[in-house]
Amino acid sequence: MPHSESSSFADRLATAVSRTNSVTCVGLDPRLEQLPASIRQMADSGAPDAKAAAYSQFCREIIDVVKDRVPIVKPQAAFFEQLGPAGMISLGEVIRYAHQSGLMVITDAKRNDIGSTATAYAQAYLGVEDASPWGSDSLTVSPYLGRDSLEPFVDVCDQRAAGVFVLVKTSNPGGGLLQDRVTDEQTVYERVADLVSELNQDRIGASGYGPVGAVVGATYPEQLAQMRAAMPHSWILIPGFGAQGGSADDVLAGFDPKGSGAIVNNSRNLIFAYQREPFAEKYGESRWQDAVSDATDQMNQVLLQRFSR
Ligand SMILES: O=C(O)c1cc(=O)[nH]c(=O)n1[C@@H]1O[C@H](COP(=O)(O)O)[C@@H](O)[C@H]1O
Repeated sequence: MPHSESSSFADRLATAVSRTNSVTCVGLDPRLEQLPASIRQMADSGAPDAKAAAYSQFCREIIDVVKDRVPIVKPQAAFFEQLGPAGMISLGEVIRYAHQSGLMVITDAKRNDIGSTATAYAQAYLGVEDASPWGSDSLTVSPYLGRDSLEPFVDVCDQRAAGVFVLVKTSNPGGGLLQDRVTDEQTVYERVADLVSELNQDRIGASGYGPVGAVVGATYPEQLAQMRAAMPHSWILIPGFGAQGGSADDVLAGFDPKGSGAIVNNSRNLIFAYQREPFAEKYGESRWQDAVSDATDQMNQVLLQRFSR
């Protein structure tokens, strides 16, 4: 069932952020070798479907822990794809389970292609309930193929009240090789930000935000401030917090003056919190779910302290 205009992706996200009083996005990046032993043993046979069952179980348990603590989760498709067809079934289950648990979902698959193929990707991933087979609220997409490759995604966002996050300034150290290149007196990432704003025009909802969001890494705080100003109506997905070195101070500039308009992803440091201090000592492997809940609460707290929402 398509959503009504009053529940656009951007507005639903704003509501979910207010309801949970959290801007944390929990990244679901299951890595077999880091799973707690109780779950890892489900995959002892080494068969892909056994590994996929372990991933589903792990992600479901994380969802149970974080569902009232955060607005949104981001399953990383790569880890599921790595297992072949069984992994993709698991990804689908995880997306559905997150929705049933009241969480919004970004599927992180960084898709794109020529326009007609992009339409197929958009139809596959975007749209909750019965609108699409994957049933995701939103998808990460690459801008490399240009405007006509992004438009099909935006069309489907319009039809299904979905959203996209366009890679603008990524968190990895090598991203600048192409993104920081200057041409026509602006960097490539600045040009992509302009494109994001152009595509978002005339689509701004009651929350002040539109369906075309941007990815900007926590590892580039100066550019994050610049990108917040350049795309005032785009939700910004900020990865790179925690394991990649981004701090609460670094992500601050990604938010609007009301402390909204951005969500901060954390994958490894939340879902495998039981492996690092102080959680390792406090909970150990057997209470890994308590480590996830404590680490998520601490991240919420640390970010909340920086805003008065
Ligand atoms: O689109 C993303 O989410 C993304 C973009 C980016 O620039 N950098 C980045 O790390 N990511 C993703 O965000 C997650 C970061 O994971 P952690 O470093 O474990 O928090 C991974 O799933 C990455 O694929």
